Amino acid sequence: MTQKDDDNDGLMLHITTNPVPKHKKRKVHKTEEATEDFQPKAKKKKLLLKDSKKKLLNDSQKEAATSSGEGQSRGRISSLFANNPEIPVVSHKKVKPVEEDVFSKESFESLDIHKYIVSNLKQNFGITETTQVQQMSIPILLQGNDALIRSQTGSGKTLAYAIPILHMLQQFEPKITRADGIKALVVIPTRELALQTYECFNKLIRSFAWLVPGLLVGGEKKKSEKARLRKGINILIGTPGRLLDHVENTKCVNLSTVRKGINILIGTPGRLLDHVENTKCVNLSTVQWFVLDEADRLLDMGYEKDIEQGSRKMIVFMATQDMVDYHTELLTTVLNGSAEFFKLHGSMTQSERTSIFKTFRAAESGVLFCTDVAARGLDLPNVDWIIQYTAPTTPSDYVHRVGRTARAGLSGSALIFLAPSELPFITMLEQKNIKLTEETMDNHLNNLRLLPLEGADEFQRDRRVGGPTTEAAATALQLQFENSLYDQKKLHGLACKGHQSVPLCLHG
Ligand SMILES: Nc1ncnc2c1ncn2[C@@H]1O[C@H](COP(=O)(O)OP(=O)(O)OP(=O)(O)O)[C@@H](O)[C@H]1O
Repeated sequence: MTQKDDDNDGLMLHITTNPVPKHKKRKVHKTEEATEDFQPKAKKKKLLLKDSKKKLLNDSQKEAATSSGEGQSRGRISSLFANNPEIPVVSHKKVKPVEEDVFSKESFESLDIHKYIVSNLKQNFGITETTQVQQMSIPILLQGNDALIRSQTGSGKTLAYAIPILHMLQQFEPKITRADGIKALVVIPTRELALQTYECFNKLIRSFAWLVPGLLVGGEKKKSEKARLRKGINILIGTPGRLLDHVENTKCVNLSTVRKGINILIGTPGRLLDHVENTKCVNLSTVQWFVLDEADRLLDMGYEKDIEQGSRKMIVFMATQDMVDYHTELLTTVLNGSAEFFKLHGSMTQSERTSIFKTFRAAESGVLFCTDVAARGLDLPNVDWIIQYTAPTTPSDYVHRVGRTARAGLSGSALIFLAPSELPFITMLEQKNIKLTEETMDNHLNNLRLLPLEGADEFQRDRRVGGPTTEAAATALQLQFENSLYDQKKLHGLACKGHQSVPLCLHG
């Protein structure tokens, strides 16, 4: 379910964004009257909307008001449960999910790699056992073969190519110097992923201090990049746009030092091979160690510019930057103190993106709202939940988004909201052997009862367990959302843009 369309979509939380004049601002007030459902104590209480003196009605009353058009004429009622459409019955095919063992049960010592790399992996990465993809690919790459590597997300593909590259570079006699130029080139579609890969090389390279890694990504100062290039870099990691820019405009980037040799393609092949054959702008025969990470995406781009168990990290994917801006601001305002909220999207400045990426990665808990800019390759450890608030367009995008959790053998959960009109996506996923389990809204909304929501107890108490009922907690939160929107002009503006951006994004 998403919040795209009032008529068609199941709404978990319906947020009214119609502009309301300041004097008509809705606030919750207690009165002496009460209905049966809303009697927390002996004292009877009821909620009113100030302007219309409209009662916050129980479900059947809300429905009656809505269908008679009352709600329309006197302003909307914060009705979370009465306005939800019927949720269609979803039929599921019997699907056996693909289960791959991530780990190989073999140690890094079993591979023919330098013992310093093995000890570095243990000390700095805390890892001793190879994953399946590492166990299979590293020996092949060490023998000087080309490779097209494909494996599930989070299975350790970065080290699968970084280890053999470093092992081979440290073997050179005499030792490689900065003056030897670029020996390995790693091309990566996004800045965050490039930065992450650069950091991985930087950590792994500690035992071989004479080898120099470098990073070229759009958004950084070109002048300082040029200076670093002039000093000499042996392993260059970069995004395609900025790399091309330097190749064309910076004399010190001379890819002729990257000799014929090993080509490593990392990613989900898809149309990859066709691209490789038909793409003239990358000549794979000229390089010694050439890695295209997330190769399928890179090629689709046409080479253009471009969380520990017990922690609680969540990534929420949304369709548009405006949605991300709005939801981050709304939740930061209303749930201030309950959680930390972060956002990441393509319109943010490079320094903002880098800083958010690093902060969220290092954080013990938090919620990252993002567009698909974070869907591929980004290694954000210990993310427990992936929420797809708006559905992706392809099963492949679904896999990449969900792949941000349960990395390297850890566990994680993923939730996708589908509007009734999006249900065919379930069949598309089933055709790829991805099995979904339908969840009821109540399971998730129940958790709202744990939040210290002002006024929730007074809406309706659960006599069996104490505290507010789920519906009362959700209603209290909804009213906080609405009041914040009416109180804060900036937030209201963001809400309008956020909600308007979705239909534009889907149909524009
Ligand atoms: N042998 C290993 N044992 C334990 N953890 C590992 C091992 N190899 C890599 N990792 C860790 O697994 C995480 C995921 O690695 P990586 O980002 O390389 O996965 P990936 O396969 O490239 O994922 P994606 O397809 O999403 O890009 C990283 O935190 C990495 O340090």
